[in-house]
Amino acid sequence: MAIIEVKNITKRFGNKIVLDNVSFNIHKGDIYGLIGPNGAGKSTLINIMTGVLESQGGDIIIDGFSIKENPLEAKRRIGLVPQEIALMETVSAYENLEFFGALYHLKGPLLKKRITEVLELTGLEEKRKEKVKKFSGGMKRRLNLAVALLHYPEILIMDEPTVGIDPQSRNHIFEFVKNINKEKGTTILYTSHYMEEVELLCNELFIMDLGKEVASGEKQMVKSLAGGNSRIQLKTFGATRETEKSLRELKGVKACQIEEDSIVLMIEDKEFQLEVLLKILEQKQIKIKGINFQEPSLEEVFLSLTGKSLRE
Ligand SMILES: Nc1ncnc2c1ncn2[C@@H]1O[C@H](COP(=O)(O)OP(=O)(O)OP(=O)(O)O)[C@@H](O)[C@H]1O
Repeated sequence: MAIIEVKNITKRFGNKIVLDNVSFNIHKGDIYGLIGPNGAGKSTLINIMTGVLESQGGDIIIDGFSIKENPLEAKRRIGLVPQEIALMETVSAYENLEFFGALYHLKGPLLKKRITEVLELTGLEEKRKEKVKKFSGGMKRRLNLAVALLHYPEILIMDEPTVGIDPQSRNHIFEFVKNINKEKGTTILYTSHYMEEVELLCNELFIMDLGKEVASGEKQMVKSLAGGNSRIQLKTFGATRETEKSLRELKGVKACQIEEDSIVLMIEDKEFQLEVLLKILEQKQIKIKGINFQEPSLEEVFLSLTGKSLRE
């Protein structure tokens, strides 16, 4: 069942079209990746989804409630972890949670219980009395996440949650996303321009560029759109520049590189013949110790569909 239905969303700033007829469905329990380079329109779409901005066309239905017609019911189901950290610096983590809890109309023992739970979920129990200004960027992000969880949202929207944080906090956020999804069944919408994160976490995705859909659907299916290219790594010893040159000339080989103890080939699946490669290596008396096929990364998928790299 779709818990979020994005229906034909169009958004213009002045005469610039920032979202052009964007549609997709997120199902209950998904970890859904919304990806695209800077300026693709991800934050604008999230702002429309959370009622901060209005779209000119289309609607977003959250658990059956339209963000246009029934914004309170729609927003009640969402916890947002914004890209910009929104916390009070001069008071403690606990006091921040009390303040934001009150905004969700939580009070008394219930608020206390929720604060204890979200501090535990984000690994900040020991830091609860510390002032936020003393927190690292990663800890601030985790506290931002704790705030978003106070009202037990069914849907958690995370806008670039790992930008500018240390590896430890990043891992913590990854583990947290996986756990809350598995144990509480929370649906997650995760936006990022870091492909490896989306690759690791998400089962479904929507790739966008310049306000438009590039590809969407189940991760493996999206990957298969990369034009049937794969990467082969052969563990060998003794390959030379001359070997590299002759392998490059083989049918279906798009690129070849000799590394210290391996040969790496980018191949076009349809054209490439493994037997021919093996024969050549045998003739050259190059022994193969291992062979490893890898599917294309999402980075390569984006490149093959748009001709552009995702990185700035
Ligand atoms: N308030 C605004 N007025 C005018 N243009 C805007 C406004 N907000 C965003 N834009 C433009 O809309 C486009 C999409 O921006 P948006 O922030 O949604 O992209 P993004 O995919 O979230 O990128 P990033 O990862 O950098 O946040 C950009 O070209 C941006 O300059």
